Amino acid sequence: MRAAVITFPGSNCDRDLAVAMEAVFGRPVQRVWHQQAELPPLDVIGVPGGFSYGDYLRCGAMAARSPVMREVIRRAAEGVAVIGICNGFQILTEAGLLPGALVRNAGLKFVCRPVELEVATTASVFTKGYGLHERIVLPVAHHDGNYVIDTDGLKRLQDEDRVAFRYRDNPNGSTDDIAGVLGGPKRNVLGLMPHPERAIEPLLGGSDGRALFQSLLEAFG
Ligand SMILES: NC(=O)CC[C@H](N)C(=O)O
Repeated sequence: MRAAVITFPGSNCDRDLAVAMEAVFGRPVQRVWHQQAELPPLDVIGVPGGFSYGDYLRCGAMAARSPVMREVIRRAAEGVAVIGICNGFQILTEAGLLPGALVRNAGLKFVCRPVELEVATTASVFTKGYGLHERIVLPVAHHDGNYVIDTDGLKRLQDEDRVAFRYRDNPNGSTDDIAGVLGGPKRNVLGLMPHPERAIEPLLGGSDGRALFQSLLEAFG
């Protein structure tokens, strides 16, 4: 297992993500500054949460133009697993790696609490360790988590079984209760607003995020 986590100016979940990956993968995780234009051989790339560039312009818009993202886009096209969490999800949509966009929460408030999710597909390297329709609890912490997509795009996601997670009690107004979506040529790109890296052991308040990292470990060894 060769994994890296990227840090942008304003990332604040990068260390959490690296710590979670290291705990489950049992291997050191490379830390990559966003100005790095090339990456070593990798199986998994983590695009972490936070407030890259202060969320100015639009969340993730400037980070999506960082030098490292050209390389992330290339690797995603080759089938490397790319996971974007929260601000990372916003960055992946802004980079065109995932369809749709994350806009201001319907309630116009920052939402920070555990939410119940349903695993909507197990057909991916990220979700195969869960049961189909399994209910899990992960924390969310965002003000721009409202997933929007046009009707044709939504139909494509549904027809291609690319909704990864749905909210049970939608906290932000997301279309079709979508909390996470899959993309990439091999369903190898995942973006999700909830934070699996903040739920990998009971001491953190829950361990339902662990199976996601475990799934990756089983896929890449
Ligand atoms: N925790 C995060 O990654 C926050 C994401 C984003 N900056 C928002 O508030 O919508």
